[in-house]
Amino acid sequence: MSLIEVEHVSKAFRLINRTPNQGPAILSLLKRQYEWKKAVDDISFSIGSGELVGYIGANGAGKSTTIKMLAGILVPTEGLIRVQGKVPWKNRRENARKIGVVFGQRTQLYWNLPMEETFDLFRMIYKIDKRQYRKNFEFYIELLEMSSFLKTPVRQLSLGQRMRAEIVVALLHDPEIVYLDEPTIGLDVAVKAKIREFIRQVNQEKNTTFILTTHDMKDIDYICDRIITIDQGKLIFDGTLKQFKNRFTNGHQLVVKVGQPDISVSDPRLVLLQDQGLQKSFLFRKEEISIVEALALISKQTEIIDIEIKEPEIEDAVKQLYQHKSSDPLLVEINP
Ligand SMILES: Nc1ncnc2c1ncn2[C@@H]1O[C@H](COP(=O)(O)OP(=O)(O)OP(=O)(O)O)[C@@H](O)[C@H]1O
Repeated sequence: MSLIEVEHVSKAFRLINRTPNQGPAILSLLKRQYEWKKAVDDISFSIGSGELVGYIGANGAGKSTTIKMLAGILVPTEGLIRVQGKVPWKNRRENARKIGVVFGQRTQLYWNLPMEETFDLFRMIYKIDKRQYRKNFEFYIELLEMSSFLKTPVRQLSLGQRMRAEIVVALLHDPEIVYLDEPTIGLDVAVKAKIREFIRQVNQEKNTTFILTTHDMKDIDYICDRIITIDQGKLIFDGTLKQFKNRFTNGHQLVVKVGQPDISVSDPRLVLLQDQGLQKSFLFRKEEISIVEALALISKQTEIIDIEIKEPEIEDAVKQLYQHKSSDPLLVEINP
């Protein structure tokens, strides 16, 4: 059995249909008309223990709504969600013990308390064993380099310091699943890197499952092994990071420094992208031509002095993916 099972889940919100000039306000109250907005539309996936999943999509695609349903905060309109075999919204308390949640735009911290005391408060709320708490506390504080601001009231912390505290609070009780909604939003490059490294390390050390939504594709690139993509409420991709890049980019780049500038490689599997005289960049797909074969083709014409292989960029892949319509058959079958 998978840790998380999502079967044909939809979520619709009821919206008041406000049409202007409906007459007196009191009448519009009586004649209120509603319409339904499907935020999540018939999605299915399952996630196993210890997976690092990026849940991505454009603004308004349905990511937060999905996370809130997984966390038991929202009830699906249709379909079934099971987290460790239990329905999250029916077992909210029990579910809360197994999960950790970080919403980058909202805080779980107490504004006037020093961070250390906030952590202690969470220890009591979650009834965390003192030894387990101490061990986790020390591990997290060291990894996230937080010891210098433990006694500072939360309201005086910088955004980067506060976000690190939010993550620690969500992890103190050793949850098996952690939902991170935009955990690096607004942070500088150094703090982002620290948080990404931290997530990977906690995953390795404790086999914690992380489900991450983000608009920062570097988060996905560094942290996630698997990507699930949602567009207008529908699932449009589910596969590994590698599959994602292979499918939605033009491939790898081979940059070669050559002995003489006038060469012409006429193999269609090797596309000249940039010609700077003695340095040339080619695009190629690994499934079509191997690096060895590509280099052999070039070396027939000139001496090769240096080579560099560049991985496909995830940003390019996301751009391509978002250009597709949700009706396109993009879904990649995977065996989690
Ligand atoms: N409580 C609500 N009532 C009505 N509509 C809602 C509610 N919550 C979300 N929606 C709508 O559902 C759709 C999906 O919203 P959701 O917040 O899940 O998107 P998202 O992918 O997380 O977007 P973002 O990247 O901007 O955070 C949007 O059209 C949003 O306006």
